[in-house]
Amino acid sequence: MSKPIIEAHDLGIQFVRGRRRQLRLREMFIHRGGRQPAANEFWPLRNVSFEVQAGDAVGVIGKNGTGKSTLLRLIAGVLIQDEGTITVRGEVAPLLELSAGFSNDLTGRENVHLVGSLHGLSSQYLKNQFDEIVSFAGEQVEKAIDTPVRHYSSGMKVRLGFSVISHLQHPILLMDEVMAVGDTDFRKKCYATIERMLGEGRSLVLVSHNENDLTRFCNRGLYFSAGKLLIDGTVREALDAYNNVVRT
Ligand SMILES: Nc1ncnc2c1ncn2[C@@H]1O[C@H](COP(=O)(O)OP(=O)(O)OP(=O)(O)O)[C@@H](O)[C@H]1O
Repeated sequence: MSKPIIEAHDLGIQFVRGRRRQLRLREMFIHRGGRQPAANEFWPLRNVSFEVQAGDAVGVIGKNGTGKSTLLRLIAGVLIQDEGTITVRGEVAPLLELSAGFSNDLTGRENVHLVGSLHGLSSQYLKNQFDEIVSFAGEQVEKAIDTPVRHYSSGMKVRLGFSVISHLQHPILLMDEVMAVGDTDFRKKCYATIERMLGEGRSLVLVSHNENDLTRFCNRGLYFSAGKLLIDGTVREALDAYNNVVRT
């Protein structure tokens, strides 16, 4: 059997809660440049170990603030762990915080080229696919493609972001509640795109609170509580564990 496409061993990351503003010079002398009190430090994820095989679709399930998005950011390489290891064997298409990569002063057209090339799409490919990318994002975006993105609604930005990222050929997809943002039309397009990508044998890690989306796409489920991985099983097992806690 080939090696897992994602492999985490004893993964942990530490954050500082409510990090204060930068210390003033006088305070630095008084505190001798000391660190924030240890009480402010916490581990949103710790001792997390799991594997994802190529072609798996894994739902990440848990209450708000249990470290799900943090896990996706560790897989994407946006955050670096403080403990353990995470190995990702393939390029990652991050369908996360889709509008975050956009530069507000640039137009939609310029952003398609910027974000696409940052993710490794060639300028020739982007030129050839440009009309399709924009039309996938919908009529509203098509009309505003030469307007700075600061004038877009958040839904318009997400549509355009999703449209660019869904053109990547990367084998690993990370999704964080993207489908919750859009309207019904957009959701239908998202579903069709994810089904196509899974049909091509790619792997998916999906963070969602939507049971229908999770059971529709995922064969496996990881249930997190307070930064600990409690269930690594079928998506049904993970959802049952979550529902037991939520309903009590
Ligand atoms: N950069 C950061 N600095 C400090 N704390 C953070 C940072 N990012 C997230 N947190 C905190 O870490 C914890 C885990 O956050 P995370 O966003 O991973 O949770 P989540 O399970 O995705 O939540 P949700 O379901 O609400 O999206 C939360 O307590 C959050 O407030």
